[in-house]
Amino acid sequence: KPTTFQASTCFPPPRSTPSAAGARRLAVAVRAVAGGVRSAAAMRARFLPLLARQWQHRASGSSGARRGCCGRHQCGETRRGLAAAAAAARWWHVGRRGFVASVEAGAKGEMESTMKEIRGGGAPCVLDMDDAATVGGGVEDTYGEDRATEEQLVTPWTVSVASGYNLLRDPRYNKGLAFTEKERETHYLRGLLPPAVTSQELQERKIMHNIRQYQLPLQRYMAMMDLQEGNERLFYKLLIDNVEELLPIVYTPTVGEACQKYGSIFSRPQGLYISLKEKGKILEVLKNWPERSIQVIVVTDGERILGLGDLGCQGMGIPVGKLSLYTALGGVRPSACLPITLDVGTNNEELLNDEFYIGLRQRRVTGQEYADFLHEFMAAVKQNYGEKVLIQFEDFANHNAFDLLARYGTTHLVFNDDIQGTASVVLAGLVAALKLVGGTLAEHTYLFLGAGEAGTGIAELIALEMSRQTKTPIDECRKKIWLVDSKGLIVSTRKESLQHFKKPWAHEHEHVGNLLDAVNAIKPTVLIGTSGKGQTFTQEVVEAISSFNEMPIILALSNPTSQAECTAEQAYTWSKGRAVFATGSPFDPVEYNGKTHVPGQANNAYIFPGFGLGVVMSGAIRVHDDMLLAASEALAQQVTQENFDKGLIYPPFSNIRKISAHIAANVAARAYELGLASRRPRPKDLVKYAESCMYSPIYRNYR
Ligand SMILES: O=C([O-])CC(=O)C(=O)O
Ligand SMILES: [Mg+2]
Repeated sequence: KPTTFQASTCFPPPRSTPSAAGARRLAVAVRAVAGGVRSAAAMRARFLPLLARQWQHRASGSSGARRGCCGRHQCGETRRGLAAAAAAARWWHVGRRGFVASVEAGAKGEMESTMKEIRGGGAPCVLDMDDAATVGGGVEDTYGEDRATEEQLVTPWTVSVASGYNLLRDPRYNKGLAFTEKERETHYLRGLLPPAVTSQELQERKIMHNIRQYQLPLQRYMAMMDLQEGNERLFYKLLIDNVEELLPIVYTPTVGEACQKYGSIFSRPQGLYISLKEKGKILEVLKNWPERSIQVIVVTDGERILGLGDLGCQGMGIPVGKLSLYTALGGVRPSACLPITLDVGTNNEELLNDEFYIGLRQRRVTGQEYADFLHEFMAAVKQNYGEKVLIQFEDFANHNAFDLLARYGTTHLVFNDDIQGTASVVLAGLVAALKLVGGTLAEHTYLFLGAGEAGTGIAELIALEMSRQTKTPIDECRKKIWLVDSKGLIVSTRKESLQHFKKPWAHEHEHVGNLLDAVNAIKPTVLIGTSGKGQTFTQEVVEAISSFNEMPIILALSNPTSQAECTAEQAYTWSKGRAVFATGSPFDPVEYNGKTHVPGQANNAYIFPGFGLGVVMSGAIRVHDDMLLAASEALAQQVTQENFDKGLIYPPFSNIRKISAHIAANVAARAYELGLASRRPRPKDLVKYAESCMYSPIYRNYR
């Protein structure tokens, strides 16, 4: 278990902060002594005296000598060194490597203020002793074998060159019929393959042909999963080259059906299943995963899978699908991605009684037991993979999602896709929509149906951007935004009984019991559905908003398709072709009065792959709201006049890699500005750098 302790109890309070030069020396000292430190006491014992000696040495060799410093008593400079050490300790919670790198680059001032902002000023400074991944000399002890004492258990991982039959069974290296004659010769493949040698392009054509033969989306999904498990590069090549056709298969909406039936279609595990059975041993479980250089984890506890509810352990399809998109759309290497499902039980009776269910047959644990399990997981991830692994929370229920984000936002690199990713993509769509509809963000009035993660997350980011644009306090901006939940409009008289994340939206208004009445009372210009319930934007609702808006903006965001608040056809027909419309799941274009309307897909898939790439390529150590705004800005800038002409407020997915590179660059740029980026030096051209970091699925030649 990693050691967590309060800085204030371990170090004297800082008397001064180090100068830039002092900070650089400090960084060197930190690096010299930090390797292998495992406890608070050990850190104190090693860190301070060494640092003090270094400063004393310096002092006696220069100005200290002139002042007659004997090297034993602490001269002024040494005292300042100690104060600097204490200051460093206060910052220690940002992570040793992050701190060292940033301080080295002279970014200490920026980092200090940013971290202050992130932790809300005076929050206690929690020091997490993260992975002691390096031993003396800076050589990475990847598997922890050198660090381990004789009593500790290590995993006997071996690395070998694949050839022959094993090579064909290894999805990372298998190329099927595309192995060349020479490769077949040198890698003992003769006779294991039929004689034909084909190109990757031909293989691609063949698989697309086969996939199109399947009538049911679920069959296509299974074919794609088989391909991913058999030939990884071909899978990604296919997905990248046919993104618009295949996205609805490996992702929303088909992935939703796949999760519902996961027990029946399950053939091979594609990620880590960490259940309550592994309590107390989560770190060991992480070590069973063969890859060590993990950059992105997508984790779910399966309690709110899309708008489909509690699917327990079968929610695994979501992290697997999201991470496929991290690679295909954002270019993060597949080996750096780790899908995880935390099985804490399920309250889905149907699954509990399903003989094919793959999870624990018990009801969900809650309260302290849940919190402890999650805490063990979060600590183990940091201990095993270090400070800079991005942990994406996905499809947790409202009652946990907000708390997890708040709890771990200051100690880990965490991102909630449903709260923050959705917010970022919707804000981008709105900014683009204003070009069609006119007005500024602050001149519009927003009404949400659904006040959970997506609803309140989007509302908050809109308010934040509005506040930046108008230089008005955010509380004032929130007043332009109204939310309806299952009990009606959220108003101040309901404040006492509201969950904490809804309270900021309880404005002064009389009670309104349903959406239609709320539309008529508030007269919104923008209507956003995030309730997870289908067919709630009824004809009356759409007609009402269309009666007082020339071009109402209507976003039906709930997923999958069955849960969309209304269909594209309904939106265009009921608004008489005037709605600026987008949905969370894909819908086909609609002909209305001789004009073709193309609904955009306001799905977080536009944001998280590029956002994640930006985070990992800059070595960011924390996610900051400004980075979400940066992602949103970059996406909105990618919408072209040609897109607008079709009524689109998002660019097509066919350009997604280029879009992701721009998002990544903007996110990274903001991370550097905020002093949260640890990768130094900062690349000059961040878009080019993002592109150069992207995984390419083209086959490699084997010697
Ligand atoms: O997965 C999707 O399509 C979007 C999303 O995060 C959700 O609906 O929970
Ligand atoms: Mg989600």
